[in-house]
Amino acid sequence: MTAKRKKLILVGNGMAGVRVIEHLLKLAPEAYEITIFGSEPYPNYNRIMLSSVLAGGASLDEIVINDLEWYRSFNITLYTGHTVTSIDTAAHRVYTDQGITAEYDELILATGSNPFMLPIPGAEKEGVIAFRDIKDTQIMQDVSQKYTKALVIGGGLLGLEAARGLLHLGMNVSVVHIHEYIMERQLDESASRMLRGELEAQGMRFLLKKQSEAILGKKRVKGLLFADGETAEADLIVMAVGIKPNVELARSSGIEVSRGIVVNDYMETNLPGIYAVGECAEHRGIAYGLVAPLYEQGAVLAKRLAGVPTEGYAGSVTSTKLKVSGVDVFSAGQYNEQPGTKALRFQDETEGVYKKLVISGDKLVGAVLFGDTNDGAELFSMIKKGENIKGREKELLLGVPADALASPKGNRLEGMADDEIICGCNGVTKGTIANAITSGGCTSALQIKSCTKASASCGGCKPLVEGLLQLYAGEAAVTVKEGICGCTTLGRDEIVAEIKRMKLTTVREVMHVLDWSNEEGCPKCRPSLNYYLGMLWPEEYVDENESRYTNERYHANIQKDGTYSVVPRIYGGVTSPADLIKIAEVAVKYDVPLVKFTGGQRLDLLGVKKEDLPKMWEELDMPSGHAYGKTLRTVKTCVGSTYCRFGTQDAMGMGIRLEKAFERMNAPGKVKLAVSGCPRNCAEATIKDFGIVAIDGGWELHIGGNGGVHVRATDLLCVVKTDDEVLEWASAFLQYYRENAGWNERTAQWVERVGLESIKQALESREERLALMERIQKALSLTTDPWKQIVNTPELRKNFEPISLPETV
Ligand SMILES: Cc1cc2nc3c(=O)[nH]c(=O)nc-3n(C[C@H](O)[C@H](O)[C@H](O)COP(=O)(O)OP(=O)(O)OC[C@H]3O[C@@H](n4cnc5c(N)ncnc54)[C@H](O)[C@@H]3O)c2cc1C
Ligand SMILES: NC(=O)c1ccc[n+]([C@@H]2O[C@H](COP(=O)([O-])OP(=O)(O)OC[C@H]3O[C@@H](n4cnc5c(N)ncnc54)[C@H](O)[C@@H]3O)[C@@H](O)[C@H]2O)c1
Ligand code: SF4
Ligand code: FES
Repeated sequence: MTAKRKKLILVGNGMAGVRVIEHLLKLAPEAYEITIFGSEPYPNYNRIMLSSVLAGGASLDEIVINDLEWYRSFNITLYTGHTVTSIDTAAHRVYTDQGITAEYDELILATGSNPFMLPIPGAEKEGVIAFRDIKDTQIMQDVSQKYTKALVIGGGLLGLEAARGLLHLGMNVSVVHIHEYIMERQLDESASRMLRGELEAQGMRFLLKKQSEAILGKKRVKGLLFADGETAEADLIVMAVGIKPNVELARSSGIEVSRGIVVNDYMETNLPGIYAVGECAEHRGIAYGLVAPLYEQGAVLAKRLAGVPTEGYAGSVTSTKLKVSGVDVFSAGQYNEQPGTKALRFQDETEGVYKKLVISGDKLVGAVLFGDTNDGAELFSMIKKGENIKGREKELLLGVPADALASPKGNRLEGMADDEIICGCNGVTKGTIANAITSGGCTSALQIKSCTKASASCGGCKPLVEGLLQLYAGEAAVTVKEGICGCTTLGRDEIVAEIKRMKLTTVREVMHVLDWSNEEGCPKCRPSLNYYLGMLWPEEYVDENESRYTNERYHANIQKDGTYSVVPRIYGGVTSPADLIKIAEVAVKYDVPLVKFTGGQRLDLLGVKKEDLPKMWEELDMPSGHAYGKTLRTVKTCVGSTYCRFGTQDAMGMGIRLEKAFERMNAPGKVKLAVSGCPRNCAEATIKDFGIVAIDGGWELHIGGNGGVHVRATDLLCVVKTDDEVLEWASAFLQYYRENAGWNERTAQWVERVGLESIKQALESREERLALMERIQKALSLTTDPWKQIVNTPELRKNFEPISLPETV
C-alpha cells in the first residue's frame, strides 16, 4: 500500500515558490499532493523578462516558465486569480478571496514583494503605475499608443529598464532620480556617469537630485511637482523606487515578521510546518530582490521538504546586470571601497569602458564593469568563492584570459561543483548544462539556451555557458549565428541578401517582409537596417533620422552634463591662423567653457548648449568634423618630408587628400586613418583602421588596427609606389568594409573575423578595386555636409530650440 501523500500548499505562484515545487518534484515526486494559489491570472512566468517584453525583445507567450499543461501533468491543483486572505495556523487551513478553503500539512509562503509607491498627493491618479507584473506592462504598452510623455521615478535597475522600454514604445522619457547619480545602489560614480551618457545618447533624459512632491492633474496625471518648485509634464508616471516584502498575510496570521517573514537557514518560519521563500522572506536580516539568491533558497527548501540532507542556506553574494540593449553594465559584491579594501580601476572614455575591482586582503570582494562586461560571470564566480587572486590583480582588471575558462590549465569550470549555479536568472546549474551537452546532444550556446534556459534572460552568463560548451563538446561545439537582435533570427548576411533580392527600400518594409517579431524594431536593429539600406541603395534611400542615435541626430556628441561638443573638420590636422582665429572668436562669443585638442589632432569646443549649435556652425562656416557617429573621423598625420629630416614622403599632403576623399563616409563603425612620413611612425598609423606608413620609394598600407581597450596592431595589406595607388587601395578597402562588415563592427573585429587573406584576395584584382572605388565615389558624391544642411533648413533648425516647461501643469 502506498503511503498517503501529505498536503502541501504554496501561496504565491511566482518565480521563487514554483522553483521549490520544480525541485521537489524531482527529489520526491510522490511525497505531496500540491495546491498552488496565485493572485495573478496566469501560470508562472519569468518576471525578469517583463523588461524585455516592454523593450520589444520577447512576447508574453515567450516568458511563461510553466504552462498550464505542466501543472496538469504533475497533478498540481492551481488556483489562478485567487488571493489567500488568511491562514488558520492552528487548524492548518488557508482561505481565499474567492471563497475557497484548503487544508495543509506543510505551507510555503512565497508572496514576493509589493512595489513601493511614494505616498505623495495624487499618487492614486489614473496614469500612475508601478512596473511589477504583466498588467503594468500592458498598461505601458497601451498608454504609449495614445500619449507621448512619460516620467519614471527612480533611476535604479527597474526604473532604467522601464524607461528604456518606454523609449522603445516611442515615448519621450525622463527619469527622475533623487540622488546625484543613477544606480547608486549598484555602481560607483564613474560607472554611473558613463552609463548616463550612454542612455542619454539613446534618447533618455534625466532629472537628477529631484524630490517628488505631488502628482498634478485632475483625474488623470498631467505632471509632477518637485520640492524645489519646478514641474515636469507627464501623461504617465512609473514609480520604480524600490520594493517591500509582501508580509501582510504572514503578519495577520501570527507568523514572525520583521522587514520580511523571518526564516532560519532551512527557510522555516517560527511556526512549525510553515516556510517562506523568495522576496517575502528575510534571512539573517536580508530580504533579497534578485532571482539568483531566491533560487538558492528554493533548492534548500525543496531538499528540506523532500527529507534530503542539506547544509542549509547561508546567504548570497549578489550580482546585477542592467538589461538594456546596447549598454553593458555589471556590478557584483562590494562595489564601493570601504576601510580595509583597495580598488584597482581602468577607464577608457574614448571606448566607453570602465572597470573596477575591489580587493580585501588577497581576495576579490567586488567588481564594477561598464562597456565591456565579458568577464562579469568569471569575476563573480571568484568573488563568491573567495578565491585568492594575489599576483593576478592587474591581469584580472585588464581582462580574464579567454583560456582561463576552459583550458586544462585554467581548469576553473572543470573544478566547479555540479550544483553550482551558472545562470543566476534562470537558476541553471553547471550539472544541468553539462548534461544538456553530453546527454542532450546540445552543440551550440543557442541550443543550450532553448534546452535549459541558461542565458535566456540578462545574458550575463553567456561566457560561462560558452566555456562549458568548449569543455564538454570540444570540437563538436558549433557557433550558431544568432539574429542581429531579439526581433529576428536572421543574421546580417541573410538580411543584406534579402534586401538586395527583394529590393526592399525602407526600414519598416524590411521588418515587415522579413517577419520581425516586433514590428517597431529595437535600438539594435533599426540603426543597422538604416545603414544597410543606405549602403545598398545610396541613390534612392532617404536616411531615417529617427533610426539613428542622439549624437548622429544632432550631429554633435552629447556630453555627460547634457551639453554638446562642436568639432570642425581640420583636414589632416593641418590648420591656419585664419581658421584658428575664427574658431577662437566663436568660442568666445558663445562662452565655450573648454577648448581641447583631440587625440586625432582636431579642436573640440566642449560644453555647448544645444540651442547654440546651429548658430555656431553657421558662424564657423567649416565642415563638420563628424566627431560623432559611424563615419570617417580623422586622418592623423605627422609633418612628413615637408619639415621632418627623416621623412621620405609628404604625409600631410597625403592625409589631407585622403580626408577630403572620404569625409562624410558612412560606415559600419567609426573609421580612423593616419599617415606617417617614415617608418618611425609618429602618427601611430599601425593602430588605425587604415594606416599609411611611408617607406623609401613608396607606402606601406596597413589595415584593421585599433587603440582603446583591446589594442590591435594593424596587418600589412600591401606596399604601393604612388599616391594614386594609395587612394585606389584605400577606396577599395573602405568600400569592401562598408559592404561586408556587420553594423557596429569595427575594422579590427572584422579583419579578425574574416581573416586578412580573404580581404587580400578580394582586393587582389585591379578591376575589382576600381569597381569598389567607383561605388564608394558614387556614395560619397551623394552626401552633403550635415551642419550646412541644418543651418540652411529652418525646419531642421527648430529641433535645436530649447524646450520650455510651463510653470504649472
Ligand atoms: C521588470 C522586472 C525586471 C526584473 N529583472 C530582474 C533581473 O534582471 N534579475 C533579477 O535577478 N531579478 C529581476 N527582477 C526581480 C525578480 O523578478 C524578483 O526577484 C522575483 O520575481 C521574485 O520572485 P518571488 O517568487 O519572490 O516573487 P514574485 O515573482 O513577485 O511572485 C510572488 C507571487 O505571489 C503572488 N501573491 C502575493 N500574495 C499572494 C497571496 N496572498 N495569495 C496568492 N498569491 C499571492 C503575487 O501575485 C505574485 O504573483 C525583476 C523584477 C521586475 C519587476
Ligand atoms: N536587471 C536586474 O537585475 C533588475 C531589473 C529590474 C528590477 N530588479 C530588481 O527589482 C527590484 C526593484 O527595483 P528598483 O530599481 O525599483 O529598486 P532599487 O531599490 O534597486 O532602486 C530604487 C531606486 O530609486 C531611487 N529612489 C528612491 N526614492 C526615490 C524618490 N523619491 N525619487 C526618485 N528616486 C528615488 C533610489 O535611489 C534607487 O536608486 C530590486 O530588487 C531590483 O534588484 C532587478
Ligand atoms: S614619422 Fe618619420 S617623417 Fe613623420 S615626424 Fe616621425 S620621424 Fe618625421
Ligand atoms: S545570468 Fe542572467 S541569463 Fe543567465
